[in-house]
This record gives sequence, C-alpha cells and structure tokens, in this order.
Amino acid sequence: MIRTEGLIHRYGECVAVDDVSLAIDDGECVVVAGANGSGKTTLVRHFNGLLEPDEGTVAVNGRDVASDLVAARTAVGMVFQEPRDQLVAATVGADVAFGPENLGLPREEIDRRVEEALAAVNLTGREEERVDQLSGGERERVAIAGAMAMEPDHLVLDEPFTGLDNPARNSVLDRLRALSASGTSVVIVTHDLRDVLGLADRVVAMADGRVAVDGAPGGVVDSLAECDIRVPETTGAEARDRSTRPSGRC
Ligand SMILES: Nc1ncnc2c1ncn2[C@@H]1O[C@H](COP(=O)(O)OP(=O)(O)OP(=O)(O)O)[C@@H](O)[C@H]1O
Repeated sequence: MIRTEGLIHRYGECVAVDDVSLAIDDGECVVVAGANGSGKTTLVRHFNGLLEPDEGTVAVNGRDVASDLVAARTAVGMVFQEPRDQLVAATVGADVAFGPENLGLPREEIDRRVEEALAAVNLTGREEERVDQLSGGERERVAIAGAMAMEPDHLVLDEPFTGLDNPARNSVLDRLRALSASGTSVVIVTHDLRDVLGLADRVVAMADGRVAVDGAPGGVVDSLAECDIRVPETTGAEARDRSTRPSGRC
C-alpha cells in the first residue's frame, strides 16, 4: 500500500500539494487526473522519495519513505513525464535489462523479464536496436518496459501515453490491466482520461494541490466535469453504466 497523511509540498510560496491524505491499495488501479499545475506530478514524486514532504508523511508497504529510501525505490517503479531521460544503455535490450541486472537476478530471470516487458510495449524482437536510433515514442516504450521489468509492487506512470501510437497504447493498457489483476498497484497520472477510465478502479482528481474528487469512475464522471476535467463521451457513458455510486465531492 502507498499511503500519504496530511502531505504538503511547497515550492517557495506555491503550495503544490496541500494536505493530501490518500491510500492506494495493492492491486488497485488509480488514475490521478487534474488540470496542468494541479499538483499531480508533485504528489506522485513523493511515492518513492524523489521529493521530501514539507509536512505530513508518506509510507510504502507500511514503511516511512523518508527513513527507508531504498525500500521505497525498490517497491515503487516510476516512469516520468520525459521518460527518454531515463534511458541508460546503448541498446533496447540492455536498457530494459539494466534494472533487473542491478537487482542481481539470475540471467534467465533477467531474460524472461526483458522479453515480457518488451512484449508489453510492442517491441518484441528489437533488443539489439540502438536506443539513439529510436523514435521518441519508441523510447518512451523502452522506458515503460524498463520500469515493468523491475516488477515493482507499485507502478507509477506520469503521462505514459503521450507519444504512443494506438497499438502500443493498447498493448501497454492490456499489460497494466494484467499487472493490476495480479496485485501490482498501478497509478496513472494524466490530464487525458481517454482510454484509462476503462482500466481504473478509482479516479483521484487534483485541483489546486488538493484532492477534489475521489471515487470509482462511474460515480465521479459528473464531478470531473465540474472540475473542468474533460471526460470522453463514450468512456464516460461506459463508466456510468459500470457504476452509479456517487462519490465526488468537488
Ligand atoms: N520545480 C518546481 N519549482 C517551482 N514550482 C514548481 C516546480 N514544479 C512544479 N511547480 C509548481 O507546482 C504546481 C504543481 O505542479 P505539478 O507539476 O505537480 O502539476 P501537474 O498537475 O503535474 O501539472 P502538469 O499536468 O502540467 O504536468 C504548479 O503550480 C507548478 O508551477
């Protein structure tokens, strides 16, 4: 579980995250939505200690993140908004293998993870290709594969679909669905709810650093609109059909 209690993060005078208490269960798929600047990225960067709270606490699997950074970074995999900056090796296969190698895993386990992760992002068989010769979207897919190959307890993806074409997007969504079903919590940060509402157990919408809406997709569609978060019409209707539980408080 990832849990924040009274989390506050300030950049100078700007309160980017303002008293957020949130618990994300194992296996839960949570979409964190909100307008630009609403505090989404700042919030999730606390999940593995990339930022330190000004006030409040963050715990992962029951351990305080600030006092056990290594445990938090092992448990929480992150794919950043500019994932191309995360690539470290010359070739696709070497890059995806880098993290598992650092865990000291046996070679056959590393190979299995690399194969599975590349399949998840539609890059099967492209291990030998040079990273610097890939397109931007392909590099994003390598970064996602690298995080998946670590098989973290919790996987956080910040705007993961920006540069992905439809086949890659669908493949990643399928894999995220399977990961969530097998007990990995999946947190997807986005201001574009297209595609992800069908995957989410829960939508958390941020506004001005606070949690404005928190609930199952079917129950929060109208509240999201009130928060100026656009819900794609078909997805919204599907979400409403799946659940009518009202839980928004925007
Ligand atoms: N390094 C920083 N220094 C100063 N202010 C920052 C910094 N990073 C973010 N902010 C400010 O904190 C607030 C929240 O930013 P954050 O990036 O968390 O929002 P976001 O919801 O992820 O936005 P986006 O959808 O544009 O990525 C914004 O007002 C932003 O300008």
